[in-house]
Amino acid sequence: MFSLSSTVQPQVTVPLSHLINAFHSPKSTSSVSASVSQNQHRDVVPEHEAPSSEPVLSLRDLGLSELKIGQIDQLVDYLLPGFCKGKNISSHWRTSHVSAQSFFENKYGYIDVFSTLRSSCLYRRHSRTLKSICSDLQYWPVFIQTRGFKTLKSRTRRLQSTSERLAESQYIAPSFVKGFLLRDRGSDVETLDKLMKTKNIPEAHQDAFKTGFAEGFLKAQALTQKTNDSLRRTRLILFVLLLFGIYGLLKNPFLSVRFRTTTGLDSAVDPVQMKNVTFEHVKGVEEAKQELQEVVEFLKNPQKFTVLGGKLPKGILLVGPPGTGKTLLARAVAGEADVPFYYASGSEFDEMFVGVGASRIRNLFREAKANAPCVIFIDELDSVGGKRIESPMHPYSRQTINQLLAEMDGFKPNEGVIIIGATNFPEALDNALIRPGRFDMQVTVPRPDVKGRTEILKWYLNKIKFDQSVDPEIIARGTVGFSGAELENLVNQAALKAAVDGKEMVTMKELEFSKDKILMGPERRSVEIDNKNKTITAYHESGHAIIAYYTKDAMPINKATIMPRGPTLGHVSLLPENDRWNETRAQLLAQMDVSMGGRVAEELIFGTDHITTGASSDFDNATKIAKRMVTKFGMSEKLGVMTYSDTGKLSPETQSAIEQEIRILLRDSYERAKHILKTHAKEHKNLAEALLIYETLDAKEIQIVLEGKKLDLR
Ligand SMILES: Nc1ncnc2c1ncn2[C@@H]1O[C@H](COP(=O)(O)OP(=O)(O)OP(=O)(O)O)[C@@H](O)[C@H]1O
Ligand SMILES: [Zn+2]
Repeated sequence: MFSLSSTVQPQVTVPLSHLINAFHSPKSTSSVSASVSQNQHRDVVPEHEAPSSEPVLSLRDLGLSELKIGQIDQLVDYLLPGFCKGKNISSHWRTSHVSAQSFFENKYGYIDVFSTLRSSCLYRRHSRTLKSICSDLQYWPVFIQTRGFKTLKSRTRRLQSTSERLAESQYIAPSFVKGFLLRDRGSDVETLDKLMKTKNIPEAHQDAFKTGFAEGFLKAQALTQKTNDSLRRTRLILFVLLLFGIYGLLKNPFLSVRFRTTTGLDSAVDPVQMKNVTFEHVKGVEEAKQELQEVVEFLKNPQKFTVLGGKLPKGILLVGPPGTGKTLLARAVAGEADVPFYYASGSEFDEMFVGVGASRIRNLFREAKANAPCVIFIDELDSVGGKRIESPMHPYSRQTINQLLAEMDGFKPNEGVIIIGATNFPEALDNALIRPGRFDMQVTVPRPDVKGRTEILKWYLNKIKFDQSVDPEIIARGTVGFSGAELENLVNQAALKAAVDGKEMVTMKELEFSKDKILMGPERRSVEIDNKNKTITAYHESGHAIIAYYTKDAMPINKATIMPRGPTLGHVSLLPENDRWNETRAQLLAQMDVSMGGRVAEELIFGTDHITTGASSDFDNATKIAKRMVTKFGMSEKLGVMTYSDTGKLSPETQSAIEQEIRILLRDSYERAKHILKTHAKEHKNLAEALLIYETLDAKEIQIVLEGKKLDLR
């Protein structure tokens, strides 16, 4: 059933009776369409109606111009009784959700009244009149109701007409908008027109289609535009963030690895130019510097060696405790020879992916050979060249070291590439690595002696402001066993302490403070200790000091304190007057006695029921010394000089014999300590009381107290 949309009033109205008469009297219908068409603002002739030459009936003549919305339905009901009923089509359209009789009805949601009318018997009798009315009626703007979904084509049609209308609209659209709207939409419009033709859409509906198409198209365009803009913005932001991320990774010392990863697992190695490091920067290891001097000569002038036919070692192994300057020495070799320095840490080679280590070694050697003469430095060599473990659990663990061995064999000795490896554990290295032709030159880099320490301290003191009263020698004597890195740290800590105290320069006080901090741990001033515990600690630490003071072969006392530092409540630090390369039996026994001093003091002063747990670390220390004397140093009469490396695999008899010997050594030590403290009970008491007053006493002050003199008030 067709009806006008409630928002649209027909242009002409006519009483119903006129219309009925008109249907029953075959008069000309020319003026009907003419008047109706005048009101349509468009001269479109319905495609399916060829312009007829016959006169047409005007609705006005028929007096139908007053027709209201509902009246048309009644009219059709009247004229075509049963037409609508059988179709159970209500006076208003419903969105049909069931498939209709015809494709047209299925697609547009309403029956094609005009074709129905045309097929009705009435049409045959009044075909001309009805034809013109139908075609006139078609001019009325009728909204096409759809089935709740829009077919793309219908949307396209609507859009097309809207865009034209917008373009031709009364309001002054900017030319670019017009141009945009009228731009050649190519197939869109063609499709749209073709669709309307094929679908036989009435002329009057074409506007609606085109309007809808244009609206939808513009909306879709606007939406697409918006989406594209936001997509573009998102991509730009992500790209900028990625750039920042990459820049940060390359710049961040912790994240920027020595290996610049190029593609996949392959990675290139950047040479680290070390022009500013020379042997001048390495102090206290003269022997090592001497041995490496010839390597520098070779790198400076390889020909000199090849002419003579001499062969330089391919690999040099620097062996020494941590922080003694191995890396610094390798850098100094490259700096002295002014050649590229390739740094790689053994632990960086292997990662979770199998084969990365081997490929990195290949890259490293490839780059180095291309830039010969140069130095390749592999730090922590033991972590890549450790003993190869044959285990089904780690079938690939040997890939990296095998690659390293292959690369080292892969170039001639005088090719100008020197590989320097550094390790703290030479015994952990695979033997294949240290055989001749590989790392066959070994340079020991020991902890500096008192002279080396003095040099290192002077080197780092010159980098800060220090008081002339500072004597590096004294500090050096008080820092036996310190490595270069620890000495550097000591000077640095002293400078920080002076800065915190607002001083202009570093004095001996700050240097001593930072030495104690390194030796005994940081002071824990915040710890509140009650007097009873303080007294116990004072007598315990004095016990150690008295034994050290009155035992001939014991190390000299450096300092005694009852200030909690690190994990301990008190501490007595001893330092040899110079470096001990070897220790005698008497010295080892003296160390054990000093360790017993704390517990013995508690037992003598407070009684056996009041001894404390504070002596546990002392006993650990004493037991370790006794065990090494029995199992390593052959210092037991009963067991002789045999060494016992793995006591767990020994026979029970041997094990118990070892334990017996250790027990005897400890017992004798305890008795010796008890004897000394009983003998010097007075000095013991004086020293304990002085510690309760001054908290910390250095060697000089301890001596004054034990000699019975009064200490100056601080
Ligand atoms: N003999 C020395 N002379 C001057 N400075 C030293 C010396 N030894 C160590 N240092 C200082 O300590 C820092 C660390 O030293 P380096 O890294 O060379 O020690 P290392 O033996 O390689 O340690 P590790 O075995 O832990 O790698 C150096 O940068 C340097 O400042
Ligand atoms: Zn103790």
